[in-house]
Amino acid sequence: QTSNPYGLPLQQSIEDYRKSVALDSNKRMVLIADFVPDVLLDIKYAGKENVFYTQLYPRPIALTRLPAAKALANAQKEFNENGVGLKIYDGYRPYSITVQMYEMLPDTVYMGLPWQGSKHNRGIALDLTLVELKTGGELRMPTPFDALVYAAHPEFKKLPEEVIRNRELLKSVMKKHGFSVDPVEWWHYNYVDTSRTFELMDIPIDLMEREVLNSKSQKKE
Ligand SMILES: C[C@@H](N)C(=O)N[C@H](C)C(=O)O
Ligand SMILES: [Zn+2]
Repeated sequence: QTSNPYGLPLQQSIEDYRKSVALDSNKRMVLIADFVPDVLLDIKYAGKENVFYTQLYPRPIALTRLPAAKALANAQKEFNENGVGLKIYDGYRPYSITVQMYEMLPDTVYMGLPWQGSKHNRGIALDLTLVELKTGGELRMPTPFDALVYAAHPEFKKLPEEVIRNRELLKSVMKKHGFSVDPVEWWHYNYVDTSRTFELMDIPIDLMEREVLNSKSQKKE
């Protein structure tokens, strides 16, 4: 582990990551799509259509820690029983991307703070919404993703009934399966695990994807 200007401990190499996984296999990073059947991916930071008007990832990659992926699979099962499914906007996000985001948009309410790090950097935060199973169309939610407004708060009430119903379905099923909603962003969920600390990581997302794919193919051999 190495430090950054804020003195935060960061995992910056695959070797450091491998060491922590060797000590606790629940820290393994996985592809969300490998665990959550029929999940849709719309990784906003892999293109320019996002709040920063900037492409931050080389391609759409959605990764999270193993227990978060398993919990999300359980949530997906219950959503599917209600005729809806999950669409993922973001998962693991390297620490230096959080720093870059804050430099572009220095907002202390809605942005991950470089001096704290984000749960996305720990691989346990997910940005997501719901889609109709039949059409794949997004359910009406209070705001678009990354709208930095009061209406994005998950308790905001001045909304059409249908929108509240959709948001509350998302909240209740996610909570039941081990996630807590961010206090200011209806789309942001943290996987809650009080038994271990998931380290902050600054490993490029494509490098992490390669690691995940390599360990998958080694398991098959
Ligand atoms: C940038 C936004 N999508 C986000 O994820 N904000 C939270 C607070 C975070 O960075 O952890
Ligand atoms: Zn988020």
